Parts: sequence; C-alpha cells; structure tokens
Amino acid sequence: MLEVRDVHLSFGGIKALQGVSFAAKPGEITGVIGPNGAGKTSLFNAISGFYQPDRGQVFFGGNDISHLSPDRRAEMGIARTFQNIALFRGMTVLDNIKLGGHTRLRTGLWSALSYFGPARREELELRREIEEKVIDFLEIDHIRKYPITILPYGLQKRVELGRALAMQPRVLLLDEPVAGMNREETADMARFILDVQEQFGITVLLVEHDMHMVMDICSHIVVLNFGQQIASGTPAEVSGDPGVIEAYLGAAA
Ligand SMILES: Nc1ncnc2c1ncn2[C@@H]1O[C@H](COP(=O)(O)OP(=O)(O)OP(=O)(O)O)[C@@H](O)[C@H]1O
Repeated sequence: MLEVRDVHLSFGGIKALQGVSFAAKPGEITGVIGPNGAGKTSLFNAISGFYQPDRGQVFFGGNDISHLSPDRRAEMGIARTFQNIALFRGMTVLDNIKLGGHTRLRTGLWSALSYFGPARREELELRREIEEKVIDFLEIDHIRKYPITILPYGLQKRVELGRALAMQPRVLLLDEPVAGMNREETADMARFILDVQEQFGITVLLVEHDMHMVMDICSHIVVLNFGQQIASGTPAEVSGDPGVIEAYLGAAA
C-alpha cells in the first residue's frame, strides 16, 4: 500500500533520514517511534510530499509517487494531520470538515463534470453524505456549528482527524495525535483510531511519543534514532530490542 525505500533527507549538515525503508501493511496501524529529533516528522513530510528526499523513493499502491506534489498525493488518498493543530481557527467545525472533502473531490471526474447542474448537485450531495458520516462517527454533531477556538484541545484534535477522514483517505498519517492530551482524551482518540482502521479499513501510519498507546494499537512499529531505522517489528519485538532500549535510555539520560 505505502512503502518508503531507502529514503535519505538532510538539512545542511543534519542528516534527518538516513536510508529508511519499510512498508505500511494495508488496513493495519503502523507506528513510527523514536526519541526527539529522530526524524519522524521529516519522514511524514517526505511521504506526504512536503519535503523532497535527497535519495530514495515513496511508493503508493505500487506506483512511485516520489515526484508528485503534496496536493496530488492528497488527491490520491494520502491524508495527514499535523503535530501542531492545523485547522482554520476562525471557522466552524463543519466548515473545517468540508475543506477535507473539497481537497479529495475537487479534481478529476468531478471537476470535469461539475460544469453541468446535475453532476454538481450529485457532488454536493456526496460531499454532504461524507461530512455527515464523519461527524456521526467522531461523535461531534453537538459541536458542528462551534468555532474551533472555543473547543478544548482534545476536541480540536478530533476535528482535525475529521477533516482528514472527509478526504476519504486510503492512508492516514497521524503526527502525534494524542500529544498534549489528558488520559481520557487519549483513550478516546485511541479508540477512534482503532475504529478508523476497523470500520473503514484505512491504512494508518502513526507517529507518537505515548508508548502505551503505540504498543496498544499498532500491529507493527518502526523505530528511528538519529535518522536511522534501528528496529522494525511487532510491539513485543521492538520493546524487547536492546538497541531500542539503549536509544530511549540514552535519550532520557
Ligand atoms: N526544516 C528543517 N530545517 C532544518 N532542520 C530540520 C528541519 N526539519 C527537521 N530538521 C532537523 O532534522 C532532524 C529530525 O527532525 P524531526 O522533526 O523529523 O524529528 P522528530 O523525530 O519528528 O522529532 P520530535 O519527536 O521532536 O518531533 C532534527 O535534527 C531537526 O532539527
């Protein structure tokens, strides 16, 4: 489904990624972990097209997408959320979710047909159905008209997930979805991520520092340290890996 092959990325002298290779299994949740500065966000940016790797490729559905723009990758079905919430703060919950649907449907067949009234109406109807499905799924009906600014942090993160889901993604990249959340918000978000995978069969790639959550919900984990992939395997395999323990203890020391 989604594969990175030997991806290298540097910023001046800093080697953010040094030969990272792995495949996210279709319909499963893959976690990417590693100490601060390990290269996790850089990896997400390389996958979603915000950064161009110096070397290596990104494959999606068997096609090399390394040279496609972020927009094009989003249209193909790669959606993401950001470490710092990237919602339109002055707008309502519903309007933010509508923007997700707009990204996915604005090109291709729909835009070609949308000169014509009936197709335009069908497009709007389809979008509305998707929006309602997402709002219902994330249990945010009661806040749909609220501006983002007045929502507690946990709900803002949930709306951001909603905007990504409205894109009807095939792959969802979540950058620290529970960072800054309290225990209850974290448990809610973990449940929604599991449901995304179970109910919609969406492939999820997740960067997260909350180790309990990663171990609980991921079927496969990739570990980065100083841009290098130091381990990859099931939660049990990576948590018992001496190199991983060393990287975390070293970072904590
Ligand atoms: N735009 C940039 N310009 C220069 N250096 C960058 C840039 N983005 C990342 N880096 C550097 O690349 C390295 C990897 O950073 P990255 O943000 O990918 O790590 P991370 O694992 O996501 O860290 P964190 O867990 O703290 O978010 C770091 O040394 C960082 O300073």
